[in-house]
Amino acid sequence: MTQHTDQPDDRISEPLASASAEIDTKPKVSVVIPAMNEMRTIDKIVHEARSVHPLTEVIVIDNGSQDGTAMIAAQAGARVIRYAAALGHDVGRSIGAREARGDIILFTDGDIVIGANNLIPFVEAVDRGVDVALNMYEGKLRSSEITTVALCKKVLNAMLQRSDLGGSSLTTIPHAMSRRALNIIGLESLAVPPKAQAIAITKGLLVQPVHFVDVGAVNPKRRKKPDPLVPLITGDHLEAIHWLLSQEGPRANFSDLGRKRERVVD
Ligand SMILES: O=c1ccn([C@@H]2O[C@H](COP(=O)(O)OP(=O)(O)O)[C@@H](O)[C@H]2O)c(=O)[nH]1
Ligand SMILES: O=C(O)[C@@H](COP(=O)(O)O)O[C@H]1O[C@H](CO)[C@@H](O)[C@H](O)[C@H]1O
Repeated sequence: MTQHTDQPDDRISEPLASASAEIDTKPKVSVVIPAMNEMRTIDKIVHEARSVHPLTEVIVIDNGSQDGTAMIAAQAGARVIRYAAALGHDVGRSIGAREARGDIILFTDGDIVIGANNLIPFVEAVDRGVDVALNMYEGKLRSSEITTVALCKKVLNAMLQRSDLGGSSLTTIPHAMSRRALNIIGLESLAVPPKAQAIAITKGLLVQPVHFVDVGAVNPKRRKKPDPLVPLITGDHLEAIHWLLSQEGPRANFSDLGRKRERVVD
């Protein structure tokens, strides 16, 4: 069922017949799925998402699709929010989180079918007190195939004094967070996942990798070279560092071991 609100005109408000009446009782879990032209996978993804908990709502943010994704998602039982134009990567996460009514918000993509058995550990972790439950997937860190994206994730965690997180990141799905974490991180920052991670850690939330899902192996998009997501994700990490320095100062609590800079004379 499409949410009706007075949104900018590119939001489509005609109703879509949903296979499941919106659950009246407040959901425990909200699953947020941004989707653009994902007709081949969205029904299976919605089906798995609905199975993570008895009180679950699934929110698909359909944007810029030309392939019937919205109709298929609605028929699979999702609440569908539709935008005529593409929103760009991760903006759908913010919009879905804004509409979410659950105590626990689980995020996944519309192109990778992940079984409920591999989604439930993220929900269970938040239910037992983790604020931000991350995927243990770190990307390619072996020296023979190391990627810029994997390095960015690892370095940001080190700058946040959380090297224990390795390359685990809010960039990577699936992940889940508590309502408290969502409120502290803020909706807008969810659209820049590494910045959301910097905020969560700096504000003292309990951020933990909880389960391994090898999304790198199953991600269907073999993107053209150069991969357009590399500059996007690299820039996201620079935004995260910019935020960190704005909060913690130019060295973000890393000592310069008492350099006597004042001794430098022209
Ligand atoms: O403008 C966009 C671009 C992507 N997506 C969705 O965001 C998710 C991740 O996109 P993609 O698979 O391209 O990124 P990857 O997972 O390969 O990094 C997918 O569900 C896309 O359908 C979207 O909703 N709007
Ligand atoms: O997990 C990741 O690091 C990236 C890229 O994954 P792969 O290069 O396909 O292993 O995929 C994520 O990043 C995108 C940009 O932030 C998000 O839009 C995707 O939801 C997420 O899968």
